[in-house]
Amino acid sequence: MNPLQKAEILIEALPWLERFHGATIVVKYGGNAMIDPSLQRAFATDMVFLRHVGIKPVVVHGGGPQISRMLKRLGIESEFRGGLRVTTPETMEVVRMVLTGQVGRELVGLINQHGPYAVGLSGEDAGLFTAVTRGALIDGEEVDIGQVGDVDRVNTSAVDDLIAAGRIPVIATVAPDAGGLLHNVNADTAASALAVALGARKLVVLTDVPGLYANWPDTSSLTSEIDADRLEKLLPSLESGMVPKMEACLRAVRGGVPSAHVVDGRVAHSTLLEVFTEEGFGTMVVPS
Ligand SMILES: Nc1ncnc2c1ncn2[C@@H]1O[C@H](COP(=O)(O)OP(=O)(O)O)[C@@H](O)[C@H]1O
Ligand SMILES: CC(=O)N[C@@H](CCC(=O)OP(=O)(O)O)C(=O)O
Repeated sequence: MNPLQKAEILIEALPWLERFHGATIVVKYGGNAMIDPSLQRAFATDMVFLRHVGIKPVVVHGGGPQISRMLKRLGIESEFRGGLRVTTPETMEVVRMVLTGQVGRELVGLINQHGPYAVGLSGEDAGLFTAVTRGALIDGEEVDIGQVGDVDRVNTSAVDDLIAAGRIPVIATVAPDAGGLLHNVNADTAASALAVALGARKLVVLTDVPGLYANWPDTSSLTSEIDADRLEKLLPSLESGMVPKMEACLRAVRGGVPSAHVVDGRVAHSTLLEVFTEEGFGTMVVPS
């Protein structure tokens, strides 16, 4: 690349730098997108890049596959209903251990190779999330799946403090209910609630598919943009992990976040591609 081309690429980013300067962007990093160390390093670089151009990234991470692997090592079966893990008290211990003690720590470490930016938190810290027990919706009926929570309340004070100090919060999604009983909150659900509570300008969800397929698994049905009303109609036909993910995007835009994006986290620097290019990347959900 000659110097002029390089300058052109930098200048191309200017309108987006102007548009998003000072904005909070919540990035949900799914466990399925954490497939290799080089991609994880690229993700960490993107977060540091955003921070240095005056955007305030907040990371909410998943870790479903990592939890399932640890459960398997311990001889415990994983069971999902409606895209949510059936969570017994024994499973809950493993969920907390893997998310806060393993996946979160690794991301914090990768980001902090660039400087003292990332601070790990969970929904338990400073009252960040208060959970309320939820079931899974199976054929229109709510089914009990144990200690699984929805986010009832968000107290953003700890996250606000970190952002104000120039840090990058990295958040694991376990949360107590009002009585202190720990719940397993799907990371898409938690990212959405946090994006709404922070008044984020975007929610970006990194996963292991190019976006939402309106007619899964027909890969010609990749949706580049969908509005909230259409998505609400489509929700009952969705399967597995896409159920909480698209429900999260819907809640985010209904809660005032201008756009929510599902992007392919297997593509290096997908967050930057989403934020800094005209055509965007993946599926964009917008208000109706
Ligand atoms: N309509 C759909 N469009 C895209 N992916 C879908 C759809 N329905 C089900 N899926 C599945 O959802 C998965 C993503 O959800 P999930 O496994 O929970 O990922 P993550 O760990 O990123 O949250 C995809 O890998 C795909 O197999
Ligand atoms: C209730 C529920 O399903 N919780 C998830 C939490 C982790 C998560 O959401 O991870 P991904 O984003 O990688 O799927 C779980 O136990 O797998």
